Amino acid sequence: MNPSRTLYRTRIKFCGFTRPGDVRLACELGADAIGFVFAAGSKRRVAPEEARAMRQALAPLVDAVALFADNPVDEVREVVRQVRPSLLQFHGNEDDAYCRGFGVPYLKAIAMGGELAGQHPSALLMRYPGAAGFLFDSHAEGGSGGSGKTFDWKRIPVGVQKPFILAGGITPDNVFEAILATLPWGVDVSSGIESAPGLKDGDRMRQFVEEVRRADCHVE
Ligand SMILES: O=C(O)c1ccccc1N[C@@H]1O[C@H](COP(=O)(O)O)[C@@H](O)[C@H]1O
Repeated sequence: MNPSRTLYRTRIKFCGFTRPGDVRLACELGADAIGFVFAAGSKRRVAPEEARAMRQALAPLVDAVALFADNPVDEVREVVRQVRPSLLQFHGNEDDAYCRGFGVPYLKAIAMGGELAGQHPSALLMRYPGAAGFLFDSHAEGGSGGSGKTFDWKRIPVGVQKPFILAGGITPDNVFEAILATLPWGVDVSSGIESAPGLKDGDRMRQFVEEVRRADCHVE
């Protein structure tokens, strides 16, 4: 994707919410999407019922994203039924058929921390033809996301013909530089806007949004 950057607005996804009040504030501050984590082992994992309650705190025109990592099919179905996310995000070894099987557009997270075998742009498209976009995250293949660590942004494949989201260790302090360096469709952050896992910090969310807006004014 190589969009014109004139009047460009980098989309912002805040992920890993556990409290409805944080969701409300994130929407007021200008988040485009709010993520709920259902990946086993995550400190931010919530039950479908909790996510459903938080979804009701979403402002109009803000997307709900449900995040999984090799979850059983029935768990994903239950989340789709209860939470009605507008987008799914898969961080495990799921294939395209699995990801498409829920009838909801999906993002496929790509591990950028290890070997980059098969991550040539055309190979990505062939592996995930049904993906609405890709999310480049810092973990190694088989590792977990939400680490708060960055990866070498130069490793992002050039010429991916779908929107991509930059993730992994993005914070209010580096998001300006990250956007200028990679020109992503959007940025996704979990740890960088928290005071503790799952607890979002209002000041950090505000600073993050301000820095994204500053970067968008800078990009030509
Ligand atoms: O947030 C989590 O706990 C999580 C667990 C398992 C897979 C992904 C997870 N989060 C996603 O990881 C990236 C980067 O997060 P961070 O900003 O480095 O903390 C982001 O896409 C989160 O949505």
